[in-house]
Amino acid sequence: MSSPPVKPFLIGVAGGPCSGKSTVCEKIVKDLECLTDNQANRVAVIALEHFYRPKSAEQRVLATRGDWNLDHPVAFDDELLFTTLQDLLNGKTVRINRYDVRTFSHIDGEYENIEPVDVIIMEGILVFYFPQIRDLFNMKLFVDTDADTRLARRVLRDMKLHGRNLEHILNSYTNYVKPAFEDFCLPTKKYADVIIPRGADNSVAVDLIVQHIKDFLKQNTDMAVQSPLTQHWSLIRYSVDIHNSANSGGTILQRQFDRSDGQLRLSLTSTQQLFVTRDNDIEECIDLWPTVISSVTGTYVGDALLLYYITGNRCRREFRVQFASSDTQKGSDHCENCVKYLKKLCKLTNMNDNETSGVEQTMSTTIDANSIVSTPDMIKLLLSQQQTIKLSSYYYSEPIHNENMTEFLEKYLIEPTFPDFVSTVYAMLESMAKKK
Ligand SMILES: Nc1ncnc2c1ncn2[C@@H]1O[C@H](COP(=O)(O)OP(=O)(O)O)[C@@H](O)[C@H]1O
Ligand SMILES: O=c1ccn([C@@H]2O[C@H](COP(=O)(O)O)[C@@H](O)[C@H]2O)c(=O)[nH]1
Repeated sequence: MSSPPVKPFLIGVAGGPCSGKSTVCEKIVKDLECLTDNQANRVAVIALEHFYRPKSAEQRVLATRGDWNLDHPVAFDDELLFTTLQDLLNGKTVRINRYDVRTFSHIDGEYENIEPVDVIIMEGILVFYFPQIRDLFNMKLFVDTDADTRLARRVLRDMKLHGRNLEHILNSYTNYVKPAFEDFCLPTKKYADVIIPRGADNSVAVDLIVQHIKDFLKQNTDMAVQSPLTQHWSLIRYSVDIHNSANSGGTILQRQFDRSDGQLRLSLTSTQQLFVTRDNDIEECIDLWPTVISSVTGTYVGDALLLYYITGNRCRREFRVQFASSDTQKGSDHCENCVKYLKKLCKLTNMNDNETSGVEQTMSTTIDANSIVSTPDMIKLLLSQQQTIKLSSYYYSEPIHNENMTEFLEKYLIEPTFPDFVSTVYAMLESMAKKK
């Protein structure tokens, strides 16, 4: 999954209700769509309405009657909005619960996932009201449309789209919408970098803004080309063992095991370095330059990848990563995609392949092959419980003794860890049982 290498550009679009904020945003995205390299895909628009605080049943009844203030700052969960924007700015995928204006509430179980993008446009009546949110924006736009036009549009919109009657609309407008606009929204106009009179009709203003975004995207693309970090994959797990000798039989000096909280990534740079990063911290960095190609080998299965290499002090370092799934692709698809790149730089075999291309052969150039067993053999040994084996070629490196075998299977393999491996074990078990 590729994602933006530099911080996204965050644009805020404020303005009174029905001033034309969403129409301006639509126009910006549409104009970007005309661009050759589909830059519109790199823009996400988020509406403030999804950040309403949940209402009680009683409050919803009042809102239905037009007797609840939906335009006051307290109606919004500004903390949630702040953390959501911060997460997006930090390159994280966010999940937004959809709000339905017709029912005055969020839709149960309906979420929109927003993946990291280059440009985020946040639109809503009060997006510049909260200082800490306001400070996040790189560019602030205020759509300025006169009150009569806004009211006329609101009447039409609320009657047609939201099924409201005129009395409801005018009641809420007089009691809440108009005063709140004057008290909380209009005073934020002064924070805007660009004021857009007449909204989307103002093609000069919209063109200028689109041009600004284009320039930003181009700069971003150029930086991505120059940037060493060119390919990224999200991980859900990372673990590493360091052995005291290049030989796989060495004892473990250090073990680190890490489940992701959504910030773990594998990055492959155009300078052929492989990084595991958490936030901005580097957990692992391997040079995959052609000159050192023979020193890195590995294997993969399903959504898991295991790489081995010898460190400068002749220690053997083996690390495993498990790829996260995204909305469109499973973890195993991401793993396959990553393997496609890595195979150009190091020796990788599919763990499910037959023994001749198995782990032991892959590793024979650098590591004593005698102490490594191929996966099928390992499973056979594991299941037949003939001897104590060391699962160093797989996920855990503890020697497994016969008496602990069942416990090991239950504890580690039955956990949905490395699903393909688990299913392989099950398949083996079944076929062995049938043979018996
Ligand atoms: N420039 C415009 N000319 C005519 N109608 C417009 C214009 N901009 C918006 N509208 C209409 O006004 C209503 C509210 O517009 P919208 O963009 O949703 O405003 P906001 O997001 O500020 O509430 C919609 O029905 C939209 O079609
Ligand atoms: O459930 C709801 C929530 C909000 N509103 C009204 O919407 C406008 C703000 O949305 P815009 O898209 O910026 O116009 C605000 O005036 C709320 O009163 C609603 O009617 N129902």
